[in-house]
Amino acid sequence: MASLARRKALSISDFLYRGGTVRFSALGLSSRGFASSGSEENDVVVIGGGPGGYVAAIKAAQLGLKTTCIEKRGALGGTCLNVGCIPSKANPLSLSLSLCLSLCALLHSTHMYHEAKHSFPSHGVKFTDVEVDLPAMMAQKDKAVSNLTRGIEGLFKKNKVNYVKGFGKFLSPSEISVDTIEGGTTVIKGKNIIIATGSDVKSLPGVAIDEKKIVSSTGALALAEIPKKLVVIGAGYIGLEMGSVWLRLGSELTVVEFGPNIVPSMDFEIRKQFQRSLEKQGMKFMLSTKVVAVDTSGDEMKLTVEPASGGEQSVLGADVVLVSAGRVPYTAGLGLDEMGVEMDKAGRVLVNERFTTNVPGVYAIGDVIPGPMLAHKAEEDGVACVEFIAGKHGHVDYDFVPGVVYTHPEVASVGKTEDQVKASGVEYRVGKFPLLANSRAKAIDDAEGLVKIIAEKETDRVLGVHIMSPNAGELIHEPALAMQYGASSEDIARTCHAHPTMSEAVKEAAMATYDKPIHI
Ligand SMILES: Cc1cc2nc3c(=O)[nH]c(=O)nc-3n(C[C@H](O)[C@H](O)[C@H](O)COP(=O)(O)OP(=O)(O)OC[C@H]3O[C@@H](n4cnc5c(N)ncnc54)[C@H](O)[C@@H]3O)c2cc1C
Ligand SMILES: NC(=O)c1ccc[n+]([C@@H]2O[C@H](COP(=O)([O-])OP(=O)(O)OC[C@H]3O[C@@H](n4cnc5c(N)ncnc54)[C@H](O)[C@@H]3O)[C@@H](O)[C@H]2O)c1
Repeated sequence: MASLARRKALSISDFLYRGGTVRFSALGLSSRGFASSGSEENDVVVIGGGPGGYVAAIKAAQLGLKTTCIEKRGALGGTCLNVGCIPSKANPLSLSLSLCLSLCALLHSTHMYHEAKHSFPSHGVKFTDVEVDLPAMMAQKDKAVSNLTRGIEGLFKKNKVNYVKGFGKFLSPSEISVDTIEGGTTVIKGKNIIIATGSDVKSLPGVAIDEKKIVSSTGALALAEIPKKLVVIGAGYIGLEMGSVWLRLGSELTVVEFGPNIVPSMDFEIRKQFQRSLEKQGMKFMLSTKVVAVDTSGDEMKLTVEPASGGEQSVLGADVVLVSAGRVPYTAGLGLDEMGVEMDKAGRVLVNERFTTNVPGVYAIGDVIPGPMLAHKAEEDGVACVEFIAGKHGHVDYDFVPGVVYTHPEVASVGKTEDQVKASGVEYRVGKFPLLANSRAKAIDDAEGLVKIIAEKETDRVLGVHIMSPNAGELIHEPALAMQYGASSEDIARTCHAHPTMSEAVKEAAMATYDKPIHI
């Protein structure tokens, strides 16, 4: 029955991917079969070589499917990893720098500088001078990224994934025309086509990005000078991470946020402490505020801002403006309208629980579909999608996708916020443990933050974990695994944790959830 249903175009409104609580584990048999090896037709063609696309391609090949991946940049890794290794004026996208990874590298380098300047003396390590060498910092970032990303092409070779460099466009549900980077056009045939074309920066009216003075994250990762005054539009992941980088290097930073809070998806209690910590570091926030115009005519740009609900305007000066007000799915030039592929108002490709669009044989994964725009989520989508195609079990659980803001301290979370649990009507208990009471955090004098655990009152099943601490992005995986296995807070609390570690704060917060902590 399932394969019969997939042979005709499905009404996506009946069979829509639901974004929230989904557990993809149905047994799936591809209705399209596989090409025998040596056939010119591919079993799987992936359009886009980002974390979603390249992982899907490798997994498909590992499952014995003849696979081709098409990528237009000339480098694999997508938004997350891509290094512009074929610089060319004709193809500005090839100049784009790695985003996730570049940002990660710069966050680390600038954190080291900040530590050297502000924390080393209190640990008894003294310098006569510490200075920033921005070109060297950028070179280190590019080297780190290029070392990591070159490996993906190697993995393609190892797994026998055919790699086509060029821009793909649907001719039919099983044929993709590719304008290759070398020039010329080729047609790639596939029984199953996966759209993994990712996302692009969301532009704002009246704020034209030129990647020099008004930049997206791509431009902000490659500024030639440290801006004296930086204005960031949007207090989300990119705004706060990128803002931290330039703040640490000496920029005066103002973050203009349309909503009443920074990082709207964050638990309110953690967010309050997080904002206080960022303000202490020197970040200035203008919440419930919108930018209505930017005047770029003078040496210093003038931004006109006003309350989000309208009202008195004021003017902010800036040398550089970073636009980080979200990202939008990228499907330009793919030919999806002509194919009748259903998308929502935001331009996201709609898929069902098996990542199939309403056009049989056409799938979509990653940033281009609804769900969190995260690299690890795109990878999970990619693996599950090709497992379904190969007739196996695919599994992704969007309820347990961790999210991490890589500032200092980091903020990481998995599962529901307290507000979400409250809104669901479930009775719950909360356990908290401050880093100030954690011996490791105290020993290294880096004890800002807390662990907060929310568990169902009746069963003690953990519903959400929120951590603000150094390395919260690493600590979060213990709760993520626990939640994936349906653990209770007592399960976590009764697990022996090594001493002295910050993970002990997770154990103590779990003790505080079902009983009492020891160290406060
Ligand atoms: C500055 C920044 C930092 C980030 N940091 C993190 C982080 O720390 N952790 C995290 O989890 N996520 C992070 N993200 C989000 C993460 O980058 C995305 O969620 C992830 O890259 C999505 O993967 P994807 O494969 O769906 O799309 P993408 O990575 O966008 O890849 C899509 C690829 O498809 C190609 N393409 C598009 N159209 C075509 C076509 N027609 N033909 C051929 N190729 C095409 C594009 O060139 C691109 O390479 C960050 C994003 C940004 C912007
Ligand atoms: N560490 C990570 O995992 C990481 C890092 C960077 C990016 N990302 C991903 O990339 C995506 C895009 O990042 P982002 O920071 O651009 O988006 P975001 O959705 O995280 O934050 C955008 C912010 O901009 C605000 N905003 C929207 N319109 C505005 C306007 N007109 N004026 C002022 N503020 C406005 C929103 O209220 C929100 O707070 C994120 O959703 C995230 O999934 C992840």
